[in-house]
Amino acid sequence: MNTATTLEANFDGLVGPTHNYAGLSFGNVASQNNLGSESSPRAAALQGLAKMKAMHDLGLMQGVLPPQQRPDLAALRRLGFAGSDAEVLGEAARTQPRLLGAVSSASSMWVANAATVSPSADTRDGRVHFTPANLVNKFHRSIEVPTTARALQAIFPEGEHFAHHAALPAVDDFGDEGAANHTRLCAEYGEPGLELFVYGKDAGAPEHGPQRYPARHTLQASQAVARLHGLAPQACVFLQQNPAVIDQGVFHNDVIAVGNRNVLFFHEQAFVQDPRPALAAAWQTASPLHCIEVPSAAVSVEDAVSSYLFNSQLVTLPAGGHALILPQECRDNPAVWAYLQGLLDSDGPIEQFKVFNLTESMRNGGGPACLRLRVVLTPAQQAALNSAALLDETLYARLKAWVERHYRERLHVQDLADPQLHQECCSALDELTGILKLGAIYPFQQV
Ligand SMILES: N=C(N)NCCC[C@H](NC(=O)CCC(=O)O)C(=O)O
Repeated sequence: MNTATTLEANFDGLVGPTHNYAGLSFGNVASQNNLGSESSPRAAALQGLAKMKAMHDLGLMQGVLPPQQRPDLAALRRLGFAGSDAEVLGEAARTQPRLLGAVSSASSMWVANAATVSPSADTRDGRVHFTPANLVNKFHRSIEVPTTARALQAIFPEGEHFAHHAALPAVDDFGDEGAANHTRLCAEYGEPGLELFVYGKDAGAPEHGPQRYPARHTLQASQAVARLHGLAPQACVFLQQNPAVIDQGVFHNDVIAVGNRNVLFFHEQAFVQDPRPALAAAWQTASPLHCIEVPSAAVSVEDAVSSYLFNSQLVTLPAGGHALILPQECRDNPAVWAYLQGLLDSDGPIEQFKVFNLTESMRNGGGPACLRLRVVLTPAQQAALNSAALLDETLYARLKAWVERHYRERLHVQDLADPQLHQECCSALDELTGILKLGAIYPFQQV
């Protein structure tokens, strides 16, 4: 890996030991459809690690973000459950099983929702800025914020190189789903770029938002993050996502569009208006900006939602050229696969793709792009981060063995009440903070 230049690292969320299908996300059709299915926490974590390893083997910088302490007993106690851990779990299982599911979710694996990240080339103070997403639209996601903030600070220490903001106010007007609704476009990673913020509704005009499913991210949240990060207004573009596609299950922009450097790959119906004029106005460099629009005639919105074509990662390989990192559901969809063959045959910037089995995550509405948080890093910033969180052959082997030692092969939602599962999770995470040198980031470690 060439660490002498500014590059874009992917930090993937490690799937946690309680990964399960609790049907928690109204508006996310995969989540709704797989309620109550059996999950395999071990398979899910190993699938995610395999993708991380493959990206490392492609010569790309790859990091790891830790899972969270689940079930979150403190959240249950804040809601009035009392007694021992076993009593709290037992009462919640008996009286509020859906709530137990919500405090037991491994949803922190989808770290595209962990924060919004602005590279130092774009920010007024020349540091990398992080704002953890408040994820207020879904209770089970909203409880991730404190641990996410601590994990990000343990990997990217606040100071000369990295700046960490508090999450936005936890109210619907400032609903913030993080990098899933943010795309940074540039000629080269180390050069100033434009930052595209995509919102589901203007909190001041909800009637122009989606009517069936919720808009989880607001214009007001995007504008606040742009201000906090010290971005030049002329380098920011704010576009509304097409409410009609949100109402068909496109609950984040990264389910219908993905960008990398000077390429934006998006579905014809992704935005309320054609994004090209606004992007062209903010594109400050001589090199071309490639907008690859996929017509509904080739790939329907339904196909986009079932295959997660646009939730692929779009990366620049060390040898140059763009590659799509696809979920295997794209290969299983004839219309999508035919489109992709045509894309390869065209002489466009996307030159190859790689297919991965991420079925455990996909069955909860999380594809390759959901599982990663992109962080552009200069050589100095690469040297300043906690390198124990960077994946190499050694860390991959250690994490694989750690998963095989601590994770269950099968899990049902009724297993969530098992106090033994909570103990397994805590001992696994205690060991993990040693492996990744994170310090005591979990509540159970702070007693
Ligand atoms: N598209 C991006 N960037 N992230 C995908 C997040 C999926 C996640 N699913 C869930 O949280 C389902 C959990 C459950 O139902 O068990 C969500 O809806 O927030």
